[in-house]
Amino acid sequence: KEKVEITKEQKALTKVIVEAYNRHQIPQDVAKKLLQDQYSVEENFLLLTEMATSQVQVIVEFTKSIPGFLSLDHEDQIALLKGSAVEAMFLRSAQVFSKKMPNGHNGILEERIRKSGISEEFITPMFNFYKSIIGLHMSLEEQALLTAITILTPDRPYVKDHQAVEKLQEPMLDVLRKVCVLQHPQEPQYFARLLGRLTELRTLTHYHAEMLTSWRMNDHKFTPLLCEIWDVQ
Ligand SMILES: O=C(NC1CCCCC1)[C@H](C1CCCCC1)n1c(-c2ccc(-n3cccn3)nc2)nc2cc(F)c(F)cc21
Repeated sequence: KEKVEITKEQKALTKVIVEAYNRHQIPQDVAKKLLQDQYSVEENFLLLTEMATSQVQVIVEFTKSIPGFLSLDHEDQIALLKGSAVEAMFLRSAQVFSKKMPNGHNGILEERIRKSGISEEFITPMFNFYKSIIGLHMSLEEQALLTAITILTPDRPYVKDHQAVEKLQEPMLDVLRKVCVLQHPQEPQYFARLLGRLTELRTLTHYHAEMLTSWRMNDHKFTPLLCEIWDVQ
């Protein structure tokens, strides 16, 4: 039986990442908003663009707290943020969806999202991903580390110094592997399943631009920041 030991450095790294992850919560709770009222497709689209815009800013602050990130080449920093923004948004949406709520609220939330204006064909893959995240029962450490690992993906488009990004991502992968073994001792394959979700996340991201332009309304407006980050308009 392999004795898994988290070193002092790895504990410190996890603490920094979890604190940064907690610090950068979405300002107002979007789930609560969606449960409060039913919105029109236009209002929902506006809510999505507002939430996504604020989340991009939140992700930038979170990423700046990742040790070593700010020492990367500046253009690579932008390439990593641009390349992971949509994945980080869907990952965060899945984590919001996986939060246990009072009886029936999860059902109402799912209903509101299904009717929000997203076109039918994307609803199933999106909820399949959300439900696969729920099934993992991720701890806060795993969520924070997985988000950092997603951002520090070396093979994003336009990243020049792959090596430098790998050097930052590897220690995260090492500590996440150990955290998974310690927190899910009965599931030796848990770490592999967790990383497998990132593959499913990439396919969801593949639909992203189409999901936006097919939102059931005309004249989709985006904030300037989203035009930068999302390949739209
Ligand atoms: O606000 C949301 N997500 C934010 C984004 C930032 C970080 C926090 C969450 C939306 C929301 C905007 C209003 C209508 C209804 C959906 N949301 C989404 C979602 C739905 C579709 C899309 N996209 C469609 C095309 C491209 N993306 N993105 C996110 N999933 C959600 C799951 C929740 F539990 C949930 F509560 C909301 C969720």
